[in-house]
Amino acid sequence: KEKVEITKAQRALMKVIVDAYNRHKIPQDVAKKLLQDQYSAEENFLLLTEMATSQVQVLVEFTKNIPGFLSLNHEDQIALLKGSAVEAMFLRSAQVFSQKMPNGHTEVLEERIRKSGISEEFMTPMFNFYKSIGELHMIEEEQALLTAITILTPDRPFVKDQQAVERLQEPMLEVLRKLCVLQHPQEPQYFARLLGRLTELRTLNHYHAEMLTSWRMNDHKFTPLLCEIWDVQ
Ligand SMILES: O=C1N(Cc2ccc(-c3nnn[nH]3)cc2)c2ccc(Br)cc2C12CCN(S(=O)(=O)c1cccs1)CC2
Repeated sequence: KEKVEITKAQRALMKVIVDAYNRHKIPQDVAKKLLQDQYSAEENFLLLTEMATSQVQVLVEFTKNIPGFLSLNHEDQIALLKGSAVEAMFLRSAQVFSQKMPNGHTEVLEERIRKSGISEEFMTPMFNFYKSIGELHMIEEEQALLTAITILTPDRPFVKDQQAVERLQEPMLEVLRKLCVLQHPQEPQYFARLLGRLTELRTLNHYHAEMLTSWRMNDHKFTPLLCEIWDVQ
């Protein structure tokens, strides 16, 4: 039986990541607005856009606190942020949505999202992902590390120094692996299940890109920050 122990240095790394993850939250008034009275599809979409804009701001702040990130080549920093923005947003949304929302709110939010002009073909994979995250009952350390690991994916488009990104991602993967063994001793496959979610996340990128095109066709407006990070002209 492997004796798994998290070293002091690994505990310190985990603390930095978790503090950054918890420090940056989107303003609850924005999320609460979604739960208030009935909105039209246009108003719903505007709310989700406002929320997504906050999420991107939170993501950038969180990323800046990942040890070593700001020492990467600047173009690579941008490439990692743009390459992971949708995945990190959906991962965080699923984590927050499945945790923070008291019962009944999930249905209300589900209704809002359904009514915001997001096509059914995107809703299904989105909610499947949300449910698969909820079933994992991740502790905040696992959530924060998994988000950092998503951002530090070396093979994003246009990343020049992939080795430098791997050197940052590998220690995170090792801490997460140990954490999973310690937190879920009866479930040796738990770490593999977490990484499997990252594969599922990548498929959401594809759906999201399709959605952007259809939203553009229906003349949906996005904020400058979302246009920048999602490569919308
Ligand atoms: O908005 C979402 N929500 C609700 C949501 C998100 C975050 C918080 C929250 N609270 N505190 N911190 N975070 C609460 C509710 C949610 C929940 C689960 C999954 Br899976 C995904 C989502 C999206 C993500 C963005 N898209 S989007 O398609 O990119 C789009 C952008 C513009 C218009 S539509 C819609 C679905």
